[in-house]
Amino acid sequence: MVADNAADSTKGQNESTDVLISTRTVVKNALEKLGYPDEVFELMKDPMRMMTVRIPVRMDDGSIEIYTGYRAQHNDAVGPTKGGVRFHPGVTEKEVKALSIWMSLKAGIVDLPYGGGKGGIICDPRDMSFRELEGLSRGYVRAISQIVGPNKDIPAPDVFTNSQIMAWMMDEYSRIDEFNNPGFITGKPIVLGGSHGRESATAKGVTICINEAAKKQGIDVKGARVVVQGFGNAGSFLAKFLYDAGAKIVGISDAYGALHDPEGLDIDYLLDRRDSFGTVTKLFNNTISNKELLELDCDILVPAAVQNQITEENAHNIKASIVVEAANGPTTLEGTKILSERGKLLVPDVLASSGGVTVSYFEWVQNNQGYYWTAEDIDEKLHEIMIKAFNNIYNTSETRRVDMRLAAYMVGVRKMAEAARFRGWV
Ligand SMILES: NC(=O)C1=CN([C@@H]2O[C@H](COP(=O)(O)OP(=O)(O)OC[C@H]3O[C@@H](n4cnc5c(N)ncnc54)[C@H](O)[C@@H]3O)[C@@H](O)[C@H]2O)C=CC1
Ligand SMILES: O=C(O)CCC(=O)C(=O)O
Repeated sequence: MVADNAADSTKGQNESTDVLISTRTVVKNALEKLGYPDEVFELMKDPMRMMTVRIPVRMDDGSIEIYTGYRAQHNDAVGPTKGGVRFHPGVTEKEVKALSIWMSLKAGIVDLPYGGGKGGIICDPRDMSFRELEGLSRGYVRAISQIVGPNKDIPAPDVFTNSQIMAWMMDEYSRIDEFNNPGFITGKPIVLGGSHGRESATAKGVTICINEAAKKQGIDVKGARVVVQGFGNAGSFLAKFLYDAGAKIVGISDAYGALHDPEGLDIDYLLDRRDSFGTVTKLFNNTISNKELLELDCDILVPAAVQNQITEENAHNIKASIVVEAANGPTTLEGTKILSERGKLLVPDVLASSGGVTVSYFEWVQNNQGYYWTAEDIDEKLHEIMIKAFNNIYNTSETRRVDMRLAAYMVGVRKMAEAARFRGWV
């Protein structure tokens, strides 16, 4: 079911691929629906703190390369800010700001005691050696060390960062702090205080949302045809979970292209062959483009790569009846509007991908108490939180007659707005 005036979240949009402008548009619409005064929007439209850093790194050939990085802290009314760090050539200041707002919304949706933060460095880790990446990771932590910490702002992995990078960052911060400080960062290797289930948490949360959405649409996940864009942390675990549940994964992709088989791809084979950056299609000749992948005939489409993939250009051609956003910002507001008008059920990023930060929260709690939980404990708690969040947002969307993105933003901003009010900020 999709609300009949589902275009609500897109009201007032003007530049559809500018993620900061589109995020602000929906935040404004959500605050208006909830009846908050303008000053609440003025507070929330930008991060409360934004740091730009320049990071010198000695490269393997002896030269020095200067990298630019960012850390955005959106709002700490509820608690310390939290969110991943991405290493990607396309990182921009605006993107990091929008990503930090999305993290605040996710924390509100799954009811964590956090505000949103996000970081990014303009670089291409695929072209860097292990030693150069370590230098960059440590340099970034030295540059932002004054504004981060286990009770201030807690980083985590995102695009092209992983548990090894979290380990270097944790080690650097612990050296600066002069004691072992695992709660500074999440997504660490288990031996350094990482949590069971963090690596697969984002995909597990997405899987739970897919199961719930499929029930609403009367689709059986067993036998359903699924397309997943992106074969990294989020996309590859997700493809595996759905493959094991009996779904037919008819398409997957990475940054270089896509694979398609209407009879279903062998996901175990592809997982064996992908590299640590989620690249696998380079090994095949008969690839299709990412654009073609998104328009394949299927029941469920999961964008799990980068932003602005479903736009006004291709939303009319999407065949899937359910679109579940594992990536941050994969659908523009114009794309959202078209999908909603076509009766597609769109489960928005701030809900669907919130399993990652949820298990990061579990990791931080375990680090703070020095007592570690089993994989079963984590699974059970994540499941309970995600089901509750999905149904809360689905029901909000039905009762308030808005699309699921606007419903998610309404749920996500409320706690932050209330906390800011009690603190006397607005
Ligand atoms: N890792 C996490 O815990 C979380 C990740 N996300 C989001 O999920 C998405 C994917 O993140 P991860 O899987 O962690 O990253 P990753 O670095 O593990 O994998 C990224 C995948 O996307 C592909 N890719 C990169 N650029 C592309 C492009 N232009 N077109 C098509 N594919 C491209 C890569 O080849 C790779 O397969 C991002 O939007 C991220 O912000 C959201 C919540 C948590
Ligand atoms: O695990 C975390 O703290 C943050 C994950 C993240 O960056 C995201 O959900 O986009």
